[in-house]
Amino acid sequence: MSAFIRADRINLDVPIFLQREREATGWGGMFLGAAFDTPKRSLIRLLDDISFEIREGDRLAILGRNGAGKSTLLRVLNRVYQPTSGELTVQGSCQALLNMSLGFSGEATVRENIFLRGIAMGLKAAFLRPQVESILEFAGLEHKVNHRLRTLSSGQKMRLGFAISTSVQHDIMLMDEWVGAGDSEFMAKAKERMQSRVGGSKIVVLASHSVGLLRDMCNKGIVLEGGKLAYAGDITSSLKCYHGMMAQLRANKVITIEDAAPSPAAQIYGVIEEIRQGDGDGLFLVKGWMVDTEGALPSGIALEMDGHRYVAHAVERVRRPDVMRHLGLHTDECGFLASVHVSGVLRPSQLGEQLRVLGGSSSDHADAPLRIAAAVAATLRETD
Ligand SMILES: Nc1ncnc2c1ncn2[C@@H]1O[C@H](COP(=O)(O)OP(=O)(O)OP(=O)(O)O)[C@@H](O)[C@H]1O
Repeated sequence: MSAFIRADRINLDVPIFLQREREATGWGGMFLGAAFDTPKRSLIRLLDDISFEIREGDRLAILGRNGAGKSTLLRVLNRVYQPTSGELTVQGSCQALLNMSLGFSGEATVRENIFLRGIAMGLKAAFLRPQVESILEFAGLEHKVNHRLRTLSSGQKMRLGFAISTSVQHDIMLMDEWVGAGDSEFMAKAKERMQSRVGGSKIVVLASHSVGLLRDMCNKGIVLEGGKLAYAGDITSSLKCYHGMMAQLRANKVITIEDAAPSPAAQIYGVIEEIRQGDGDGLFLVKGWMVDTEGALPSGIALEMDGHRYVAHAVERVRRPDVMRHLGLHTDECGFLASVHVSGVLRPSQLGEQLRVLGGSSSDHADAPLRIAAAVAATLRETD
């Protein structure tokens, strides 16, 4: 069965209770106000007329500033909130990494909480029983199995929540901002498991402010503003829209939904995946991919080192169907292999970790810094 999510004109209204502004300054007046002045109930709209569709294979980024409605939308997709109106169809089993303490009870033991949380996630006790040991082992809490949950540290509770939530592979994965309360050893384990779960999911929906993470992981995006859908499209144009909105905010402008459409200036981005020595002194081969936000294919590369600029004398196009699929491009010719001569330098490590690789429409106009992959950065850091 294929997985998909379809939201059709979803609205979400929630009740809020507001207390009248109190004027009393004496303790007697305050006491009476607090005791008899009942709060006024009203409804506010948290999500307003949201429509989008996500199909199998999609990785959707939810973008927007603080309070835009990202977590609320994830909760609606996870059925924590029922939309007030509109129609939501979610086909496929859902795994939500939203609230790590969902279903936990402080008075119950760690073992009991595995069942409580698992059942809150819709898993059966018979399924959970054989999983208990591996969940405890992953969380590093074997020695706490019969302790009450409230005696655990907040990091330990987070580890337990994460271990239970990710113990099963689901079709759809909903994730809020990366939960980072563990120590470095646990975070390394957690990252590995997350990558495997994301890889095994048919659909991933991720709300985050981490642009690099979203760009690397997602192929589609939606931008929310004030609970409304400001933009929906591929990840490139969605990020552009988001950056445009943030720039307006920094300039103290009031954002309207109409303003949120991406600005016409194209931006170039890409990744450097390899830098190796070529045949000849000072010749380097630089491999990677780059695109611009208008979907055009830039073809210029330059290296910048110690204030000097070394322009690529040849840039060969390389087919990259993986990047095309990931970013939803119309062509796969976004990869490149550039030859650059840097006089007096023999090995990549001598280029140094301050090296910047710049992309542009032509090598003479290359001024957009491209991201250097971790493995390449490590090579540049190597000492001879
Ligand atoms: N249960 C609720 N009752 C009243 N208001 C709420 C409720 N839940 C969320 N809100 C409000 O809805 C708005 C959107 O909140 P939400 O948590 O979805 O934002 P967000 O985009 O995830 O923000 P952030 O980037 O800060 O995490 C906020 O103004 C928040 O105060």
